[in-house]
Formats: sequence, C-alpha cells, structure tokens
Amino acid sequence: MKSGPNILITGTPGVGKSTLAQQLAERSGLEWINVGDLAKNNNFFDGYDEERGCPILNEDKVLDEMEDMMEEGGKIVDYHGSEFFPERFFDIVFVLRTDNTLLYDRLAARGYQGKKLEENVECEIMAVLLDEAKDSYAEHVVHELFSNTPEDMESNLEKILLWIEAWKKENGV
Ligand SMILES: Nc1ncnc2c1ncn2[C@@H]1O[C@H](COP(=O)(O)OP(=O)(O)O)[C@@H](O)[C@H]1O
Repeated sequence: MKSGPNILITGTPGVGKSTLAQQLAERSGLEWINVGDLAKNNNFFDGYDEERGCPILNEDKVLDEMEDMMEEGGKIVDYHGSEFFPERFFDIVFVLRTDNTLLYDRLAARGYQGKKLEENVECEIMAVLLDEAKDSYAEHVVHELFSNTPEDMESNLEKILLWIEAWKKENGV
C-alpha cells in the first residue's frame, strides 16, 4: 500500500519543474526527488555528452535506486524526460509548458548559450517532452500545465494539491 500518489513533473529545462516540485512538496508533505540531483549525488553518470553540454545519465542505476522509493509512494519526481521510467511508477504525469520567449530569457539567465540554448527552446517549441509523455503513459494520466507566470504556478499548485487530496480519499490514505 502506497503512502501517497507518485507524481512526475516533466518538461523542457527552465519550465519551472523544480520550483513547482519544491513548493508542492512543502505544501503536500510528499517527498521531492530531483532525478538530476539524485544522479549527481550518487554519481550515476557514464561520461559527458560534449555536444549537448551535459553528463550522460546511467538510467539503470537511477531506476534501481528509485525502485523502493516509488514502491513506498508519496513521491514527486522532477525530470526533463519521462520515457525511461516504467509506466507503473506514476499515478499522474504533469508536463509544464512555457512560451518560447519567456523560456529563452530564463535559460539565458541560467547561463545557457549558443547551441544548448537554441536546442532547448526548440525542444519546447516542438513539444518534445509533451509528446514523449503522451507516448509513454495512458492518455488520462498525462496533463499539460502552462507555466508562464507566478499566477500559473499558484494555480498549478492548487490544482495538484486538490488532486492529491482526491487520490488519498479514493485510496483510503
Ligand atoms: N510559472 C513561472 N512563472 C515565472 N517564473 C517561473 C515560473 N516557473 C519557474 N520560473 C522561474 O524560471 C526559472 C527556472 O525554473 P526551474 O524550476 O529551475 O525550472 P526547471 O526545474 O524546469 O529547469 C527559475 O528562475 C524560476 O524562478
């Protein structure tokens, strides 16, 4: 029996996954797992992708580490990808979306430039992460949420908190 629902928050870098996940964890009492940090802290990497300017994730090691946590339930997982997780990990998947001009500014402020900046904005324009989620999970599990403004963030938080309460009631937690 899971102690709570498992939630995936995905989307292009810069759309606001970590900010939302952190606030959601504070307000719901669920536990936030940032997959990038989990990999970094355990050194679950296989070298470095020079072209993309990021380390290469060892997906098997990440999944092994996550298995027991997901079984416990009550986890908010934040990652810019969804297809390598087993479908059974998640009760619901939220894909955050941001307008390309806003995203460009956020990533530039984070120090992204050149190809890395262009590729990430293009990834958002092409809805790559939304399509990946739709291809990997049942239709009713995947929800697109806009994350352009602080008001969007607040309304997303409230929606997800309500959904968590409903899940708990339905599952007798
Ligand atoms: N809904 C939003 N409205 C305005 N700014 C946002 C919103 N969501 C995130 N941000 C800002 O965008 C930047 C990237 O957010 P972050 O949570 O680190 O994104 P991600 O985890 O998806 O890479 C941060 O400076 C954050 O404060």
